[in-house]
Amino acid sequence: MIELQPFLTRMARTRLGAWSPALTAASRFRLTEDMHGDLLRWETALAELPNIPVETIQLNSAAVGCQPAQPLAHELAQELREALQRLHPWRKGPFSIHGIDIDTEWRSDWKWQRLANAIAPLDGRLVLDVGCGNGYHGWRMLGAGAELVLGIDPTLLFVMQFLAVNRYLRRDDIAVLPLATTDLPPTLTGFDTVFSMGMLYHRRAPLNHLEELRRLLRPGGQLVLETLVCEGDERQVLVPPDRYAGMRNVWFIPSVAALKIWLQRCGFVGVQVIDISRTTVDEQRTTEWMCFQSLADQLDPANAMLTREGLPAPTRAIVLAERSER
Ligand SMILES: Nc1ncnc2c1ncn2[C@@H]1O[C@H](C[S@+](CC[C@H]([NH3+])C(=O)[O-])CC(=O)[O-])[C@@H](O)[C@H]1O
Repeated sequence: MIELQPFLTRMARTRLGAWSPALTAASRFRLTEDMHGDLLRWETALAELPNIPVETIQLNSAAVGCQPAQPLAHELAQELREALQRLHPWRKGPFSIHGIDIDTEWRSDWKWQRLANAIAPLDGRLVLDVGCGNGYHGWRMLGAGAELVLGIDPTLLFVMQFLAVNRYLRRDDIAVLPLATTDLPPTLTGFDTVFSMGMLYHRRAPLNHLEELRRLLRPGGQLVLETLVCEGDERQVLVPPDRYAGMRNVWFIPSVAALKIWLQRCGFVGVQVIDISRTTVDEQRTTEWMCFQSLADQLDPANAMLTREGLPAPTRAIVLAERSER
């Protein structure tokens, strides 16, 4: 079963402590309520991870992970690789666990590089990462000095991948809880930094999501928002008529100018765009650890500037903003 206690005990010692029991209850409810058909298989994969003493852990290199004191014997390395492969598809990373390099669908380290030097330093901060996937960026946040990182993601497989990595890194100052933003206690607040990356366009009511994020921050706290954007002025918002790059659940893709207005309307100040990048097929691609289709399969074969549906190909912006003091 998923062990939540070490993190929640640690959280109980911070100013967020009052919400620790409610988060425990919400996570347990989700785990029993949503008993995923594959959960048993994933738990078996976790249980089959071999015991290997850790010599060093790496949080500040592109590949998050750990190294053993000596290179693993061939059979042990094979055992580890096979247990990790049972948690396929690995979307966010890369990770390197005792010499096994998990080459994930996304080079999530590229996104981290784009924002790491622009955000308010994370030293001593209480951080929330909503829609955190398997927690890759959370590890980088700890590496950057965060005091505590709470990641939430309702996709149980990603929670299991986090637990596989933490089986070796053994930290109690980071967690990925199996929660959606709507499962969070409505009074929860006080984070110094909240990350919402790759989430906004999946929400049918994006302004409600921005309101949620504002509420979760302490006054003056920083939002780090990463989302798909379209070209155009403040009146431009793309609403895909059906799928977008193969995804059924993409609802609103604002222009950067419209996004700034959304943020201001939702009580954020100091809105600052720190990056705009087109997502390339080098950043998101099929690998041995994610063998399904990826971005290249969703672009127009005759024009890489368009998706298969004839919409502008994915471009993402990273925006910083502060919760106003009101
Ligand atoms: N209501 C919800 N509440 C919380 N999480 C959700 C919800 N709905 C979906 N998710 C989760 O949000 C994540 C979106 S991926 C971004 C990962 C990471 N942040 C990244 O920036 O690489 C998108 C992308 O691939 O960019 C998935 O893990 C979902 O399970």
